[in-house]
Amino acid sequence: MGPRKRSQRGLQDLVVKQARTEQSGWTGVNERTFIAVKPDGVQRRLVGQIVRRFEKKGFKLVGLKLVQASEDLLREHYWDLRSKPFFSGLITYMSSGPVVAMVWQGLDVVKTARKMLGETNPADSLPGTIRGDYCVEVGRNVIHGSDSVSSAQKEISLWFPQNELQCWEHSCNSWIYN
Ligand SMILES: Nc1ncnc2c1ncn2[C@@H]1O[C@H](COP(=O)(O)OP(=O)(O)OP(=O)(O)O)[C@@H](O)[C@H]1O
Ligand SMILES: Cc1cn([C@H]2C[C@H](O)[C@@H](COP(=O)(O)OP(=O)(O)O)O2)c(=O)[nH]c1=O
Ligand SMILES: [Mg+2]
Repeated sequence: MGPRKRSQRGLQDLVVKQARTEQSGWTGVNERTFIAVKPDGVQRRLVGQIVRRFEKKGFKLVGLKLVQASEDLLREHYWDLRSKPFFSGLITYMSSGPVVAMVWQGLDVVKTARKMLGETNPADSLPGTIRGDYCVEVGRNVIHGSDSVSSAQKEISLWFPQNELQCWEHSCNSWIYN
């Protein structure tokens, strides 16, 4: 194992550990997911439309920032895909401009957000989904969403320090949850 791999593993372990300490309570209406508008989505001015969909759905925004992600962060984020042939292209694409990183909270938000995104390949995504409505190719699919509660926990702790996540109450809570 070379120094890069070792440091990647170290970071990965740290993230997992941090995620474990932060995950307690992130269930039910407190479930959280990591969503990112990718560089193509930012360039194509889709940020407002995408935020609007999550807001209108009834999910709660608990973190949001515009960031130029480093290649190291992106390699960590997409660690599970490191052996895929498209990996280096994916890192180049994701670091080609700023992304809008967000954390959304609500009941079943991880699963529901994936449904709102559509399939990985926009061609397989139904109209009405974000990828179904706004993009054409898998390598320019405008948005990322965590694929499970455990990856959400890892991704949130990778992209957001605790003090950038807000705890607040929606004034219309009782109209969203019974
Ligand atoms: N065959 C491919 N060619 C080019 N890029 C790809 C390909 N497959 C996946 N990607 C890119 O890698 C990303 C990660 O792939 P993954 O399998 O995790 O899809 P996903 O979970 O739907 O996407 P994301 O993790 O970005 O939400 C995809 O969103 C896409 O941008
Ligand atoms: C599977 C796959 C993904 N990607 C890119 C687009 C995906 O959004 C990104 C991450 O892949 P993945 O996490 O599998 O998909 P999703 O984005 O739906 O969670 O990698 C490709 O470019 N080609 C591919 O064949
Ligand atoms: Mg994925």
